[in-house]
Amino acid sequence: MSSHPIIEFKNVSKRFGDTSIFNDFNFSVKENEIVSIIGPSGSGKSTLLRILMTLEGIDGGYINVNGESLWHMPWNGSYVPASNKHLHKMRDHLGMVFQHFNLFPHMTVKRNITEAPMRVKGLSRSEAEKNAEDLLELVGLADKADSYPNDLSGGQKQRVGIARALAMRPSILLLDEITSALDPELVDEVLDVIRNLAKEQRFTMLLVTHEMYFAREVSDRVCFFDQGRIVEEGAPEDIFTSPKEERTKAFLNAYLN
Ligand SMILES: Nc1ncnc2c1ncn2[C@@H]1O[C@H](COP(=O)(O)OP(=O)(O)OP(=O)(O)O)[C@@H](O)[C@H]1O
Repeated sequence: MSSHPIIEFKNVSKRFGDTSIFNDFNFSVKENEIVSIIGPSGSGKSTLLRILMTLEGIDGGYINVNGESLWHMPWNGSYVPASNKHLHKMRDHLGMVFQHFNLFPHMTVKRNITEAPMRVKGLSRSEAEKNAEDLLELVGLADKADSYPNDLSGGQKQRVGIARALAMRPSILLLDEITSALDPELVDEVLDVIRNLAKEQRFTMLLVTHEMYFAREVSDRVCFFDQGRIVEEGAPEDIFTSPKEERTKAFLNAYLN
């Protein structure tokens, strides 16, 4: 693993109205590192990922992705992407898998996967389709290419969501509670896909999860979040076996018992 940070938050602040979510927040992720973020509801975990995807702006500080600034502050003092071109370029580094899949219901599985690479990356239909077939094979859904999302189980939909994110060939994969909308018996088939990707360590992965055993198994580092701060972080074996902070202990006890 290189020591070069691929994601860097420096003194970032983020508010929703009068509510401060991040205040002077610092955080970085190294290239090919797999980092899990765990913590109570409302602590800012999803907001962190949404800021990285440029789905949310920030109110102060800097964020660098792959050595380039994600947001620019023009003369009027509000943070915006420098241009649509810049926004697309920065999003190229990032793939996100959402809790509620966000698939297009009127498109086949294959089309869900080929649409963005063709539109955004300019891939030819045949290239995009070949790529989609390989990815469907990877997530174990080669036989579902022509199905529609509504004909799939939740676990299958989420595996399509993963294939769709990978189709853009991101260097960073963001996973936002990707199993929390699934029935318990469907969780493992989705986690297995991520386990396999993690084994290869081909991507930087930042995952928000409530699956503690999974976080422990796949992560290089676990960050425990509370109220927009990293309260404790470290190797999973340290955080899970001997957390130092009371808040981490209480949270893990509630989840693991
Ligand atoms: N668009 C928004 N407008 C106003 N407040 C928001 C918005 N998005 C999030 N918040 C608030 O910001 C805080 C952090 O939300 P966030 O979704 O990041 O938390 P979380 O840690 O991911 O929680 P959960 O585990 O429940 O998903 C919450 O108090 C939430 O209500």
